[in-house]
Parts: sequence; structure tokens; C-alpha cells
Amino acid sequence: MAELTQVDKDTNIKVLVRVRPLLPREIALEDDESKKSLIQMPASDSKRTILRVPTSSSFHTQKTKTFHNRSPGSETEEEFKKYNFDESIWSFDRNDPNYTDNNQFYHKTGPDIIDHFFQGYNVCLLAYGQTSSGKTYTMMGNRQEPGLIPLIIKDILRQKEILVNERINCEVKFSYMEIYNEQVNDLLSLDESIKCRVREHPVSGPYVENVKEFLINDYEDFKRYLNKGNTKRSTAATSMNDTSSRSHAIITLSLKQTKFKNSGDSMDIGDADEEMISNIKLVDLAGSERLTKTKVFGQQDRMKEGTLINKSLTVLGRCINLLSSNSSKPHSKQSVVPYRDSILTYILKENLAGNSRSFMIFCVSPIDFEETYQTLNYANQVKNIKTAAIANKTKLATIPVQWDVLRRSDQDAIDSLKREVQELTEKLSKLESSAFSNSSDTNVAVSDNNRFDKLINFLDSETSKLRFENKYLKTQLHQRDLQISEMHRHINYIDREYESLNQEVHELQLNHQTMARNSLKGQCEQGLVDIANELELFDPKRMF
Ligand SMILES: Nc1ncnc2c1ncn2[C@@H]1O[C@H](COP(=O)(O)OP(=O)(O)OP(=O)(O)O)[C@@H](O)[C@H]1O
Repeated sequence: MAELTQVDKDTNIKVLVRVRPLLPREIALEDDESKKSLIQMPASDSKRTILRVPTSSSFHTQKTKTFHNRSPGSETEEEFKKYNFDESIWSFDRNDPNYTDNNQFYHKTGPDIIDHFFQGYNVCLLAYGQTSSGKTYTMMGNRQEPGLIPLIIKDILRQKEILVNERINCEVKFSYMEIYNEQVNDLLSLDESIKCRVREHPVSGPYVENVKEFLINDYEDFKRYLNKGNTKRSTAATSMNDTSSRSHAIITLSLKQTKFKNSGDSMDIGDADEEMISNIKLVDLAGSERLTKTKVFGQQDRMKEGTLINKSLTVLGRCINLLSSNSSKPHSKQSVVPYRDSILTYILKENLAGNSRSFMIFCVSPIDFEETYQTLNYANQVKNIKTAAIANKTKLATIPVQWDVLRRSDQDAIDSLKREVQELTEKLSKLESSAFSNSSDTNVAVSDNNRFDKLINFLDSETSKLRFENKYLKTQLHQRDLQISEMHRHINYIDREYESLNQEVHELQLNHQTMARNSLKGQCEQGLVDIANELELFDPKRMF
């Protein structure tokens, strides 16, 4: 039975803003004035972002018209927009001492994200911004400077290893999908004909069906799946960005933590006591763009992509706007939020307003006023949005885990499943090779496929259990080894102490003997002196 152990009502979405450096094409601009950053983030205040309104912007022109009517001459005055966010990340100039690279950025937010994830909360980290504002650089990074996603995953996998010592087994699963032209594609699926539709669960909310999840045990597993997905992700060169993301990418990690009670017997893991399931969504959105700026006119595919990217981001903007204004209204007066108007907002429904701890990174260009101003205003609205995160713990029925019995029965089950897998594989290949397969054959193939998937899932989870047992026993063994070497060190120490005591005793004995001999000698000498004195008294010569 599910126990809701911790509900964090009204947790605001955390808002982080990052300004990127100038791009080579921007550095090449001739006008020095247009290369100055419109954004300032004072080192003394990590929350502050200040945007300078350039005199050439339509915003300024609009304002000065009104000013002009009131006070002539004020059109030359510079104006500044001031914002406060949870973090303002300054990455404009690498030579600046306050420059923040991906690793430093990760250290500001990563630990919070990972804590929430392991405490059983659903978490979402999402990067938003115009095209070429640095979303992919921030989220994925590159070989020299890995982004938040690889850094987060590296630490999750490290924590997973550490928890083995606390008798907690962690199963981490990875899935990677994109929303391209308002359709979800599973980037890790081999079968492109499988449709991934968004469905809604009455309790846990929207989810995407048929997306494959893969168990990841170490960083190498993650890199393999990430690279596989990246090669399938839709990117294209536009005039704004050589490798512009043309789709919204969503990486989901699900974590199942199973805690085992301490049975007192190191060869027995004990009973599974508590289970916690959480997931983290890491989202790299495609950039909002003006079709004129990206110069994709005439390219039908690019234009369709661009229009649909803009549509989904507009819906996201509308949802943010309504959620923000709803946050200050009583429930009865709140407007309906149109999550279902785009696949992106439908999938992110829970992360925008439900059971999730959410973090949004707003990436901005330092010199594009109109886009940056719009992005900062979005970010300002998001600050008001609240989510209600729940850490979900489920008490398991206490079934004693006896590993030798389990291993034997596992082996039986695995052997019989292997046989079944082999039979099904043969059946499948027969069906595939049959050119004239009729519809009933196809039905058989589909149901066999489902069974095959279930078997693979079962085998995956059994393998994970066995791996954990193996790892746990190895840890125990390692701890025993440490204890044994500690005892050896202790024995050596006692040996050395014993030897030095022996030495001391021997020396004391020698001293004692010398002292006894010396005192005896002294006594003898004294006796001789006494006798000599007495003899002298009786000397006959002295008597007469
Ligand atoms: N913090 C940064 N430091 C150095 N270079 C950066 C930084 N942020 C972005 N860049 C550079 O800016 C360019 C555009 O960045 P990126 O591809 O991440 O943008 P994007 O927002 O993901 O664009 P799109 O929406 O088109 O996919 C890249 O060449 C990237 O290397």
C-alpha cells in the first residue's frame, strides 16, 4: 500500500538564468558597441540580473516617445530592467574572475537535484531559451566541458554505489525521447514503426507509452545509450546555429531504491523493507526562433519544424502565464491551463504544476535585446509557479530473502526463461521470413513480442538483483578484509610491545644483578676493612 510520507506543498519552481559568451560570428561584428553585453550580473549578488535597454530597441523607442511628450531630452537616458532569480549565472567572458563554467554551474544546483531525487521526489530540470542561447551547451556540454546532464548522472551512479553500504539496492533506468513535429520518437528504439502516444494515468498523470527503458549500471552504459540517442536526435544547421536542435529532447532516469533490513548475518542480505520510486526528467528544449532570423524560408521541412517548435513553446508560454496568474487566485477563480494543446506541455504537466521539484534554466544571448527581454520576463513569471512534490515511499510486505535459495530458484527460472526466449526468437524469425504472413500470424507475432518484452524486463530485474547481491557480498568481503588487516596491524603492534617489554625486563634484571653484586662487593670490602682494624687493635707490637 502506498504511503505518502512527505508532501512539500507550494514549492516554487527554481529559476536559474545563464548568459552565454559571444559567438564567433558575433565577435566578428564591426560595431564595438553592439558587442557589449546587455546583461550584467553583479558578483556581489548571485541572484541579480540587470538588462540594459539599448537606445535602438523598439522598447526604448516606444518609451522615449511617451517620455518625449513629457520631458524633452530624456530619450538619451539609458534604462535598466532589474530581476532577481534563484541564481544568475555569468558565463559571458572566460577571462572574468566571476565566469561560471558548466562544472561550477553544476555545483550550484546539482547537489539539490540529486538530494531530491534520492529522497524519492520526482524532479525536472529544463533548459529554455531562444535558438543558440546555450541550452545544449548547458545541458549536454561537450567533451572538454561536460554539461549538467552527464555531471548529474555521474553523481547519481556514484551515490548508487555508496548506498550499497547502507543495504540499499538502486536500479537506475534510462530512456531518451524527442518531440519532433508534435510527435514523440523513442531515440533508443530500433523499431521506428512503434508509435509513442501520450496517455494520462489518473494518479501519476501523463506518460508516454512504448518508450523503452534501459538499465544503466555505470557511466559507460549511460554514454553508450546517450550517444545512440544523440545520433538519432533531429538537429540541423541554421544561420543562427550550426547544430541547432530541431526537437525537444527528454532524458528520463527512473530510480527504484530497495532498502534491506539488517539481518545480522553477513551472508544474508535480509528482508526487503522499504521501496522508493522517483524519476528525473532532463529536458533540452528546441530554441524559440524567428523564421526570418534562422533564414529557413524556402526550406519546407525546416519551416514546418520551426513553426511547430514555436507553437509548442507558445503553448508552454501560455501555460506559464496562466499558472503564474493562478498562483495568486483562489482555486475557484483559477483559469484552466491548456496543457493538452501541445505534446510538450502535456508531457510536462506534472513538472509544471504537480508532483515534482522543478528547476528551469533560462539561457540568454548577451546582445539580442528583444529575445533576451522576452526570456527574462518568462523567467520572472515562472518564479511564481508552485508545485506540490510528494516523496513516495511504499512499505513492502516483508518477504525474507534467502539468497542461496533465491539463487537456485533464480537459476531454474532463468534456464526455463532462456529456453522460452529461444523458442520465441525462433518463432519470430520464422514469422519474419514468411513473406506471405497473414493477419492472424501478425497477431501471434505481436503477442509473442509482448511476452518477449516482459521476459526481458523480468530477466533485467533479476540480473539487477543478483548484481546487487554480488556487490553487497563483495562490500562485506572488503569490510572483512579491512577488519582482518586491522587485526594484523594490532597483533604486530602487540608483538612489538611484548618484545620491548621483554627487553626492558632483561635490562632490569641485569641492573638488579649488577646492583646486588656491587652491594655484596661493598659489604665484603667493608668487612675486610673492619677485620683489618680489629687485627690492628690486637697487634702485639702495639700492646708493648
Ligand atoms: N557557456 C558557454 N560557453 C561557451 N560557449 C557556449 C556557451 N553557451 C553556448 N555556447 C556556444 O554557443 C553556441 C550555441 O549553443 P547551443 O547549441 O548550446 O545553443 P542552443 O540554445 O542549444 O541552440 P538551439 O536551440 O538552436 O539548439 C554553440 O557554439 C556553443 O558552443
